[in-house]
Amino acid sequence: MTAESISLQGSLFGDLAESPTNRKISPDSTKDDDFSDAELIKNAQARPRPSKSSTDIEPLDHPIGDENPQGSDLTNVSHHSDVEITQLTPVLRHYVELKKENPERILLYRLGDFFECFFEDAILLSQLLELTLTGKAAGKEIGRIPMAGIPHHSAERYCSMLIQKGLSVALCDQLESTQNKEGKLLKRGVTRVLTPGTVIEEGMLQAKKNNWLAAVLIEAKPDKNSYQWGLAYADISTGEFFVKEGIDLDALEQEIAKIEASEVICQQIDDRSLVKKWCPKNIELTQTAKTPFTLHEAKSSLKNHYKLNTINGLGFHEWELAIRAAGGLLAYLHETNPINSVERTRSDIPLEVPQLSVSNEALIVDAQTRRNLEILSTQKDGRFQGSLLWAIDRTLTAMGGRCLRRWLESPLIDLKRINARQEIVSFLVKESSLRQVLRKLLRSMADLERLSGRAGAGHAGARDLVAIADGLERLPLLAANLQSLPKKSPSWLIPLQNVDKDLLKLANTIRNTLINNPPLNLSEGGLIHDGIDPILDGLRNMLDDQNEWLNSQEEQERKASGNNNLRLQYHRTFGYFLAVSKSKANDVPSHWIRRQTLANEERFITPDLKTREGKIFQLKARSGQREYELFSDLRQIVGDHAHAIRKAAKSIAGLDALAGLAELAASNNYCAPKILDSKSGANKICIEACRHPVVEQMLVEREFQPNNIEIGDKTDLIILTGPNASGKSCYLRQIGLIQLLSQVGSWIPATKGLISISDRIFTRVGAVDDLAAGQSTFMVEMAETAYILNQATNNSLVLLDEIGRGTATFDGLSIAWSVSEFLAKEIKSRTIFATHYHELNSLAKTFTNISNSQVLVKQNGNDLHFLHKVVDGGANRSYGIEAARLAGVPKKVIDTANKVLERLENNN
Ligand SMILES: Nc1ncnc2c1ncn2[C@@H]1O[C@H](COP(=O)(O)OP(=O)(O)OP(=O)(O)O)[C@@H](O)[C@H]1O
Repeated sequence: MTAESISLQGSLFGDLAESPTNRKISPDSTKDDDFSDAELIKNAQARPRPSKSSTDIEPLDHPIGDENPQGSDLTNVSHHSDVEITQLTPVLRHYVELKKENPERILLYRLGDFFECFFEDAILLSQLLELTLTGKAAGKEIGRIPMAGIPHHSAERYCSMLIQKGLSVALCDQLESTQNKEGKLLKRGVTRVLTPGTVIEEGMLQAKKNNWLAAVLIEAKPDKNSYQWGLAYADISTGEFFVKEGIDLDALEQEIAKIEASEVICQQIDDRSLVKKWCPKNIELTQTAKTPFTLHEAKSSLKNHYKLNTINGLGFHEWELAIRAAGGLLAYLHETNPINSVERTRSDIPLEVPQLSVSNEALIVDAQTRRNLEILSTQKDGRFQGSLLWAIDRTLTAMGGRCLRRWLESPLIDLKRINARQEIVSFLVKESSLRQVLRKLLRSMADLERLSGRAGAGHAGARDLVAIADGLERLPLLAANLQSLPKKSPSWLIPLQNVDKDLLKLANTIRNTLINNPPLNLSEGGLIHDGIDPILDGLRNMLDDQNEWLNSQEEQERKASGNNNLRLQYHRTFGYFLAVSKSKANDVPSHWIRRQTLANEERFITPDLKTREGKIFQLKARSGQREYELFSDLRQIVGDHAHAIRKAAKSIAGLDALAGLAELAASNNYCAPKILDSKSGANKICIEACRHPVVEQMLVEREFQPNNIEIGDKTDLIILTGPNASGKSCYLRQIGLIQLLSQVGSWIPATKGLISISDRIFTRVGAVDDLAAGQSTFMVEMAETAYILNQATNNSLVLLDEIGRGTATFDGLSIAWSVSEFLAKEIKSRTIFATHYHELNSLAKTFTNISNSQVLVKQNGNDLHFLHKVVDGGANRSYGIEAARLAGVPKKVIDTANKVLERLENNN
């Protein structure tokens, strides 16, 4: 690898910051005849290394800091388009040219040790990151324009803050080394575009969450009245890649919301109202060129990326919209280039072959239901703590955490697959010592999925490779412990049961090449074992010789000068020198040359010292570079194994998720539900003593009251009444969560369960108005109700928490009544309807498949005791006024309310 090619790798989080060429040595120095490869190999016999050499003498001072001028004298020009480009200095002219190509992105431009921004980007950057706004002379006619910058070594941290704020960043880096370039303009170019969906760097990703980039293609159907869509989504950090097609824009919105895409791209769409129909509100949409989304371009992108002659073998060659979306995604990746090297092409982005995802393979949980059931975050403030995932996640690896999240996003509907998962959970609950052994092996297992991707993209450091080796070395132990698993284990476990020997060889290669605890910095050497490379060994031996000479030199000069206090030291700017106290400064030997005068000390060099110093610098630079080359080769080898590592990682993730569910089941008293296939006509939920998996963990002062449910055999709809705050909503939600957990393959918080597979779970809980979309509370409620009535089937679970409360009592009651009738008579889904309309209890008299349940309270004088116990029969009071009193409503208001209630009841 040439010095130049290393320097090209210096894109933001690449290695140039670390790369050996950063040192100020002349390129010719590496070709010094003394250090010819033949000479070095001759000198390569392994020797024991001194633990610390004199060349490692700590620097005394730090280099001079940044000299950014503070500017209060800025011109009024604050936007790049406001200047006449020909009047700008050459650097700024280049900056503005690049900015015109990247108008939507913050352009960070490498100048020396800083990434700088100018004009409007500087102002924005200084505001967002609380940086000082300075100025830069932009040309005689223009004056000083705004400038703000970040040190290049902290760029990852700052960029991660910008990405989190939803911004994209274009990085313009130096494309050549500064050596021999004094006075000349350095070649610079955009080496990387960081966008929320294409980041791969560790600090910018959430460990237990996939980072999806989605590409959408919408096309009008031939009748021009409706649309069809193709969706491709990929997590660049883990290599997962899926494609999908559909016809309903709502379904597309649900898909994007479900995966919580970090970024969505689509080809330029002029009709804004069309975008609103499918793009979830909180998602940043990037519109790109149309060409990459054409069938021809997309096919060629896929062929190029996977190095294929035809895409027919991919398994979705007849899905044109999916192909076009995948092509758009690949083209965008090429543009943003998350790869840390010019030697690699976009084919090196380690993306797996796209999997066609079929929507009827999973339980459908729409966005509204995910929110209402608080599956991934709480409804009120969107926090993770308090969500179902928070309550049940006992995984020990980031891969396992992501896997469990995906399972919750898409629970299964296939009995065999559910049972295959559940059997392993049951086995691991029973075999608790095996479970502990497995979990011990999983604990501290590195994120092989992402690390191998980073290796493939040229971003992994030495510690990452050691972590990969460590993880791979555990595979045989995991395999040995998995031999007793039930025979019908899911196929994805196979790579873990039969370990790929190549991966073990790879672990060996990493171990043999890298030292156990390598430094973070890739430039300072100390990464590679002795005995791996004769050239490196030769360089190290020569360096040792120089060190020995340095060590002897201090002693020798002490003797020569008769000064026992002199010290041989090192300064980053001045190099090696001899330091003597001021009083002895005039008695030094004549061959010493004065170099620097400090308050108490004089510093000298000698011609010999200077010659040796040159050699040491050359040797250090050459050996650092050699280590870097060896490391890069090793990283490439690991990257080439990314696919195989990820196969093993997938198994580890699944095993971790199942072992975590087993741990949860064992520690929280769960039971294994018997799952019934709805295809066989079974349509019931019978659970004994079920609990809410989250609420039971959050209650501190009292125990959670378990309750039973029986629905599906004779009853299709339960009207659930009871006082305010008695536990109706909680009961409703726990049934939904238990249904979902069952279909994930988990055990459930109950003592016994018989549960049919559902095709969908619907919920309507509370309502908030959507003023932005121009919808009132009542309209939102009705739209949600209409959606359920139009979509639910007799295999669905429908959970309704109040309907019709937002309008006049009789209107509301009538709607609630007719909705219940429709669900029980027409749809026959399993429905629980919690309501304060006690009148609905009468429905049970007319419809044999409707029954009543109530949540009990005990009243003691004025005191209400919440029993949270669900029993048969309907309640006839809501105790709303008591609930208001308990909530702190003033006594005067409560007294009046009681009087009004009495009057109303008498009138009735
Ligand atoms: N089975 C239970 N065991 C223990 N505590 C419970 C139980 N069910 C509910 N709770 C507690 O009671 C509180 C109120 O429950 P919930 O919100 O379900 O009442 P509700 O009947 O829906 O009230 P409202 O009709 O006013 O909406 C919950 O926050 C929870 O802390």
